Order: sequence, then C-alpha cells, then structure tokens
Amino acid sequence: MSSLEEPLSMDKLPSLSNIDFSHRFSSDGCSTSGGDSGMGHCWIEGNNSNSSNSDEEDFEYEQEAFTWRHHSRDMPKNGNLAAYGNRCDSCHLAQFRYKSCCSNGGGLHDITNMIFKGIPKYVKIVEVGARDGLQNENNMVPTSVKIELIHRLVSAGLSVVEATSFVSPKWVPQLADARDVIGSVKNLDTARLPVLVPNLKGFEAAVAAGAKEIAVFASASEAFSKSNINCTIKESLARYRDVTHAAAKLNIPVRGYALSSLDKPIIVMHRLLYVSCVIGCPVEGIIPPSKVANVAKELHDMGCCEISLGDTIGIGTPGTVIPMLVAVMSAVPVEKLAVHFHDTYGQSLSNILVSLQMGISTVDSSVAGLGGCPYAKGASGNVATEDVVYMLEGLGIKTNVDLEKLLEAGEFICKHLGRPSGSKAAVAFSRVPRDQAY
Ligand SMILES: CC(C)(COP(=O)([O-])OP(=O)([O-])OC[C@H]1O[C@@H](n2cnc3c(N)ncnc32)[C@H](O)[C@@H]1OP(=O)([O-])[O-])[C@@H](O)C(=O)NCCC(=O)NCCSC(=O)C[C@@](C)(O)CC(=O)[O-]
Repeated sequence: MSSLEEPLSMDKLPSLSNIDFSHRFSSDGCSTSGGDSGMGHCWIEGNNSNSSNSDEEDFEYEQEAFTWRHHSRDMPKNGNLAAYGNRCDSCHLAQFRYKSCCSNGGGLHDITNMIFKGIPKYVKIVEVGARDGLQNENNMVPTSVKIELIHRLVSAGLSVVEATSFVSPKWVPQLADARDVIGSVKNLDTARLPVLVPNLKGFEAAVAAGAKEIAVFASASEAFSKSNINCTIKESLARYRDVTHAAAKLNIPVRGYALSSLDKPIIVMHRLLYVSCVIGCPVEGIIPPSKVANVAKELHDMGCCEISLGDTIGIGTPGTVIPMLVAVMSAVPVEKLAVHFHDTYGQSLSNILVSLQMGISTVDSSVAGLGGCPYAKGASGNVATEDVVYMLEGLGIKTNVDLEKLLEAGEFICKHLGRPSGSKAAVAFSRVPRDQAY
C-alpha cells in the first residue's frame, strides 16, 4: 500500500472525526485572522441582493449572452460547420457546443467579465494525471501506457504535464519506473514535463534521467508531512533548500524562471512547489489559513516560482478556500499561485471559479479525474481536466487545449484501467455522438 493510500483511507477522512461538520465547508471555521473576515461573500460578485432572478429576465439574459445555445440547436444535423457559417470554421465539433468564441466574437468575454471581474483571459492548466493520478492506482500501470498517456496529453495541447515522481519505490511503487518514463518523453519539446522530488536523492536521479524541471512538495500539516515524506515541515523545508541550491548550481537551461532570492539571477529547475492539506488534514483536521500562508511564504522566499495550493483530501468549498487564498495572497504574489483541488465532495469547479475570481490563473487537474483509490472510499482524484477545460472554454477563457484530443487521452487511460472516466464532461460526451452532445 502506498503512503498516500493510508492518509486517504475512509477512517482517516476528517469528515468522520477530526473536523467539525460545519467547519468543513463554511468559512466560519476558517478565517484569516481569528475573526470572520466575511471574505466568503466579498469575492462572489455575479449576483447581489439587487438583482432579480425572475424567469423572464434570466431568459432574456441567456438569449443575449449565451447565444451558443441557439447555435447548437440550429446547427446542421450532419455537423457540417462550414455550411453553417464561417465564424466557427476552426472550431471542433465538440467545442462548438459550448465555446464562447462561436457566438459574438469577443463580446461574450466582455459580458463574462462584467460578472466575473478580473477573471483571467487565459488559464494555464498543469496536467497531473500521469503523476498524481497514477500514483494511487492499485495495479501497476505499464511504463508504455504511461508514456503513451503523456504523449497524448501533450498532443492535446497541454503545456505542462507532470510526468512522474522520483520518490522512494518502497513508498510509491506505482512510480518506480520514473527513470524510464522521463527517459522516453524528455525530448518532447512542446511541453514542460516537471517531475516530483522529495529530496536531494530524488533530485539527482531526476537530473540523471533527463528531467528538466522539478516540483517539490511540502505540507501545511505537520501530521501529513510525517506520513507523506517521513519528516517534519521544518525538515522538509531544509531538504528543499538543499534541492534549490543544487538546482541553481547546475544552471540547467529550462523553460523556467530566474531565481530572485539569491544575489544573481539563476535559472532554476524547481518550477512548482506543492503545499498540501491547505484546507484540512486527514489527521489534524482543519488547517488554519495562516499556517498555509507561512509554509507558502517560506517556499516563495526560497525562490520557487510557482506554488500550488493543494486541497489534498478535497474537503474545501468556496467558503473555506477564499479565506485560505486571502491569507496566502498576503504573503505570496497571486501570479505565483496555482490551485490543486481534489474532487472528493464535488466542489472543485466552484473552488476553481472563485480562485480565478481572486486572480489565480494556473489550475492543476488530472485527465479523467484520475487519482481515486479503491481503498480510499470517499476520497477521490483531482478535478478532471476535461471538466476544467469545458468550464473555462465555456467562460470564454483560453486554455489552448484541444478537448477532442483530451477526451481521447482520457478514453485511452480509462480503457486501460478498465473503469469509467471520473470526468462528468467525458461521460456526457461518451453517451451520445459528439455532434449531438449538449
Ligand atoms: C521522502 C522519502 C524518500 C523518505 O523516506 P524515508 O524512508 O524516510 O527515507 P530514508 O532517507 O530513510 O531512505 C529510505 C530508503 O529510501 C531510499 N530513498 C530515499 N529517497 C529516495 C528517492 N528520492 N528516490 C528513491 N529512493 C529513495 C533510500 O535510499 C533508502 O533506501 P534503502 O537504503 O532502504 O534501500 C519517502 O517518504 C517518499 O518517497 N515519500 C514520497 C511519498 C509520495 O510520493 N507521496 C505522494 C506525493 S503527492 C502529495 O504529496 C500531494 C500533492 C503534491 O499531490 C498535492 C496534493 O494533492 O495536495
């Protein structure tokens, strides 16, 4: 059993013992500085008490703003887009159904902007299925399947595909083939392929195998740090300082970022840093936002150029995510933050949406929602990339991901794993021919 399976097992889920039920999903139990900052209400600006919700107004609004509905009804039955008009000639059929580019050329984004002030025009998706997804699989996935999956994800347009982990094979046997995986994909030059490393040993192995970018991971929960990487938070930060310096010394040119915390700019390998358990921990229960902010700040000060905030057990709601983000954003610039939601309670998309509203434009997700473990009932994988792309494109936010190809990548891995996709969008698209899907 992997180290992850233990903390995620049902008996350790916080819902049962460690976290008061109301605190799990409301901001009341999770303010940034002791009192309730009320932030849970401030960031959601789409509707206020003045707005009417009458059916009539809703209908008019839909007609004006979301003209894609008309398009999908009026579309030729044979799916011949060219015959329908030239505005959408370049759209794929599946995307045509929901993509705002097909309506009034940019106008929809303006309307969306009125509702979602500050929402980004482009969101970078960090695909973690090949790593976060497959590390929890009960059965070993053959190396060739992992390699094929990575190729498919890259060819779907994902610009960052986390490939594997250089962790102890005793702890995570599912990724014991990290060297072979990275060896086979390292020359893919249209995507960045970070790998997870927990210490210097992992870093050295990753470099030797040809990894050009790495990600390190610390926890905001002392107990989870111990169970996940067998050391305290402080010890983990010390390890990552060593890794940081080793990366800097190698001065390996990567698609990366200058390290600003040392006196001269150095190209660093550690793009991404995870902070896990940012909302709750299977052992400790609710994690205060200030604790998350402290860990994130330490890592930022080390020179990490991107910090991904992981709701590892997927208990967050906008009510708890917002105060956590407020706290972290007071310590780390928002452009360096990413969000990483597991979908245990089905809250990921709403959590992503509020994160975007707060200025975050990097989102982690996993093709087909991979990551669930049969022995961890109640805890599930990451939010599915297909669902994220569907929502973002529907909002007029660019992702540069080809949904058709992404769906095919999801089908490929689900077929291999012998189970249905964890993506709602993928399941919906699979039920009817793509050209008739809503
Ligand atoms: C950190 C350790 C290694 C400490 O494990 P340890 O047992 O404390 O380490 P150790 O230093 O005592 O070494 C024990 C053995 O592991 C070997 N070893 C030591 N390091 C490595 C390495 N890098 N690669 C390969 N082997 C290694 C080392 O050489 C030795 O081998 P032996 O002498 O017994 O044959 C272990 O706890 C570990 O690998 N943990 C990783 C667990 C993991 O991958 N968890 C999943 C990460 S996902 C996550 O955290 C959440 C995230 C990021 O997805 C975000 C979110 O969802 O919220």
